[in-house]
Amino acid sequence: MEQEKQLQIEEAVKTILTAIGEDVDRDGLKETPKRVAKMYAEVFSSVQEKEFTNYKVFPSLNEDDMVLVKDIEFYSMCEHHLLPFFGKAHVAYIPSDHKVLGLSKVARMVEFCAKRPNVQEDLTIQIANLINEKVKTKGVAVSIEAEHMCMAMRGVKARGSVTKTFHYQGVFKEDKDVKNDFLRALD
Ligand SMILES: Nc1nc2c(ncn2[C@@H]2O[C@H](COP(=O)(O)OP(=O)(O)OP(=O)(O)O)[C@@H](O)[C@H]2O)c(=O)[nH]1
Ligand SMILES: [Zn+2]
Repeated sequence: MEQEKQLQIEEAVKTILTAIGEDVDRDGLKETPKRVAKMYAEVFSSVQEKEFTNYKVFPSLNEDDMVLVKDIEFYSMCEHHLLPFFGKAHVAYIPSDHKVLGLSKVARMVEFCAKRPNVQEDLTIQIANLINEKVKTKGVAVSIEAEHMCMAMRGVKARGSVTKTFHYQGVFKEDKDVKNDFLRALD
């Protein structure tokens, strides 16, 4: 992130701290605006970095068998409260034209989509769209299970509640058996 933008965040953090009644000059808070600016640059990096480029596609014997990368841990920030929501993403696709993605790239795609303010439903769809953008598939399925800090540490205080979201494209949407294979593989 550019220096100027970092300074803007630092000023904003100072304003918030002052507004909640804190003394921004006390020792413990002196470095905080700078740290928060650095943290936002990291956890929101995909807002500026629009294009996902770190992926590789390989030839494979696999023509139409499901590939599922399960339990991909992620951290994101809810766009309503700017508090974390985090959990696991499960991403499956069915290759087309004997082409498969490098497995780590699936996890990298989840991370990329997570690094912006978001709602869980949209994150689920963005991951599926990104897979389809980078490799030709017969279908993609994404499920996310996550806990939202905005529901746990404030407001309704529904601690431990888990939100599950699902999104299907292609054969996962059209064929119930394929969708059920995916759901069974998540158990
Ligand atoms: N659908 C969806 N809602 C979310 C997500 N993250 C947070 N929310 C919800 O966003 C809503 C915002 O509601 P508001 O009434 O505008 O805000 P609020 O007064 O802080 O709401 P409470 O959390 O109920 O106290 C809340 O119901 C949150 O639970 C998400 O990923 N998906
Ligand atoms: Zn929230």
